[in-house]
Amino acid sequence: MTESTVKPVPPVDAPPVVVARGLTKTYDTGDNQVHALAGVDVEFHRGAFTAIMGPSGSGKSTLMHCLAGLDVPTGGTVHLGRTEITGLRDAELTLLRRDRIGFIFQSFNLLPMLTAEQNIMLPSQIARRGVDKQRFDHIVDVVGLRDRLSHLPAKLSGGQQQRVAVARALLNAPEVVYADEPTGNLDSRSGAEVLHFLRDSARDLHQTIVMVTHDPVAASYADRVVFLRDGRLVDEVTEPTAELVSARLLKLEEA
Ligand SMILES: Nc1ncnc2c1ncn2[C@@H]1O[C@H](COP(=O)(O)OP(=O)(O)OP(=O)(O)O)[C@@H](O)[C@H]1O
Repeated sequence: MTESTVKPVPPVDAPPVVVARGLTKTYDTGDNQVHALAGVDVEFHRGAFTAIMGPSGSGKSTLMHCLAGLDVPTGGTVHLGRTEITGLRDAELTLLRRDRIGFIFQSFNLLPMLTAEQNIMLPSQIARRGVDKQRFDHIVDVVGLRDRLSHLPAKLSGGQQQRVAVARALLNAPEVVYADEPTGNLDSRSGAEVLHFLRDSARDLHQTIVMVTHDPVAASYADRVVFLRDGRLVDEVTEPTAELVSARLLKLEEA
């Protein structure tokens, strides 16, 4: 895939893939209550690459965890497609995360005793799901791992390990991929590569991606940046540049 690839337009009237309404998360710390999320309404459309930003403690991780069914909100709803995930039991959530969501973490989370190929295939094998060989080949080529498939993670650079994690997250064409600081452990060149793959997979494969990041340069790869402060969505930028994102962030940190 190249920069010049024309972005096929997903149907504009399609309902959003993920919808959160009135999302709250309150922690009782004994003496007082922390409102990590204080009423968040947000939606994410198919093929959109969205970055979530905000000052430290603004609720970014809490929001992502509630959207992904990794944490249970105190109030409000989250829908993934037609499924209301708030209200599902633990076992149902486990299956939903396995079958319908892709995850990319800062620390790669690869199994050290498995090769790159085995790591990429693992979620499909656990789910006893057949692997689409054509999609596997396409994704492996896109992330440039063809000649590294038989390597163990220890023999790969950080950037290559994260590319394995990206391929693993994309293989099953999940309805949404959540990326938590995916470039936090990478040098800027490897980080840029991973961000290019994420952007291309949104544009070319209509993959919906939601990424938490502290880095305005990383956020500038997204189509849209939403900003949190004190558990509320307070700002939004489309077609972001790193400069614009930095300026908005600074404004929020000063406020
Ligand atoms: N288990 C918990 N118990 C009490 N308070 C919590 C807990 N988890 C998070 N918080 C509080 O909720 C608020 C939001 O935290 P969260 O980690 O979502 O913010 P963040 O924007 O991801 O922060 P950072 O950028 O520093 O990672 C913070 O005030 C945090 O201290």
